[in-house]
Amino acid sequence: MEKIFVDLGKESYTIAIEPHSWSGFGKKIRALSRGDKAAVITDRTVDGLYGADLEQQLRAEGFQVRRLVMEPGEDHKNLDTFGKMVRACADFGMTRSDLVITLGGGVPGDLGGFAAASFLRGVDFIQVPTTLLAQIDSSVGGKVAVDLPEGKNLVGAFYQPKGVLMDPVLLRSLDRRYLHDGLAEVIKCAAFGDPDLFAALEDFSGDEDVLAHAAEISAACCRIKVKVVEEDERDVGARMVLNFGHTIGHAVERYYHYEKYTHGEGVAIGMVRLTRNTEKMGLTEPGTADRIRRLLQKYDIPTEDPISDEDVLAGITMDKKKRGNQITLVIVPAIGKRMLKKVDFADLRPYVKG
Ligand SMILES: NC(=O)c1ccc[n+]([C@@H]2O[C@H](COP(=O)([O-])OP(=O)(O)OC[C@H]3O[C@@H](n4cnc5c(N)ncnc54)[C@H](O)[C@@H]3O)[C@@H](O)[C@H]2O)c1
Ligand SMILES: O=C(O)C(=O)C[C@@H](O)[C@H](O)[C@H](O)COP(=O)(O)O
Ligand SMILES: [Zn+2]
Repeated sequence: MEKIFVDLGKESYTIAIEPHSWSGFGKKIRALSRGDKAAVITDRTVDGLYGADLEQQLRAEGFQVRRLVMEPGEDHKNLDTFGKMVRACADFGMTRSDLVITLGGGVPGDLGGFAAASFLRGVDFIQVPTTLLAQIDSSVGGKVAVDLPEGKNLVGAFYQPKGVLMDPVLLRSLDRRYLHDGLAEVIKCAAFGDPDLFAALEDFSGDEDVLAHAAEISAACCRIKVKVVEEDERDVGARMVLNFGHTIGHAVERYYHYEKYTHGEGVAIGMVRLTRNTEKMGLTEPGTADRIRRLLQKYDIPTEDPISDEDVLAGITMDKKKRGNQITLVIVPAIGKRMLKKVDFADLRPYVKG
């Protein structure tokens, strides 16, 4: 078992990564909560696969359980679903000593975490991530949110879970598209923070290799993420590096109403478009954009979209790295390196052009 401690003072917690640990999750959750009631926030697909089993495990530990099930997909990570979830928590009669468990990918994780942060002004929650993306990124670090038509994750909070429980074996039921979606964020992490992981992904023969090494991949990405979150929990500096590819990526996701691309696909398009431009500007070593593009394409992840420069710029106006009329861009000068650069919004076009 791999245990990674997230050192955030009173908000500290442990990420436990262990293949075949699923059947022990009920006991692990009981060790983290003395609550009477557990609300499991999940989506319909994940509920069908794992919901009843988790409920049984939790009941065996003495919890009263209610499964609160949303429709799957980014286009449901919104205020409407959030409203339904917090009302369902009220209907369940939860008190401040009770528990929310988010079971699923980043969508129920972000939305359920925000429900936990808001209901009664905060009840404990535990992340049980079941996608690669959620195991390597979204379940860690306490960013919880929902989307608005105006932009991604525009309503949310920083609210840390009490623990994160991962069983990489659960990834075996994922559709290929979502395995690849998570790989886009793995490639993001490797691009700015782990050249050895980047090279390993280049050497893998394909999906089977990724699944066979899922525990190591999650541990590598979580370690990188934990380090920056510990340094800058509130995203005012160092943490912004985790947003590589997201400035353009979020604009692309929003432009297509969160329906055309998964989050990882948007990030992939964003990483390649930005890095091609920073190469032309002499900020990135020649060949870097192509190396990122080739690795993404190896896993069938889209790297191009015809969205116009104007539409990208319009989508970036609500980016959370914007302060006044300046925005911080995350640039990869070479694989394994990172740079934050403040740019006037008026000078942004050459960085985002297609
Ligand atoms: N909070 C953060 O730090 C952070 C970081 C990265 C991404 N995110 C957010 O995460 C979201 C994307 O997460 P995602 O890619 O996990 O999407 P998701 O939650 O929509 O999951 C993708 C699909 O996989 C299905 N699924 C989940 N687990 C499964 C399993 N084990 N077997 C079979 N099917 C399964 C789901 O039903 C869904 O259809 C975005 O909203 C993004 O903004 C947040
Ligand atoms: O945890 C972070 O910080 C990240 O930026 C991780 C990203 O992969 C993730 O998509 C995050 O939700 C983006 O945050 P936002 O502040 O740009 O909405
Ligand atoms: Zn992301």
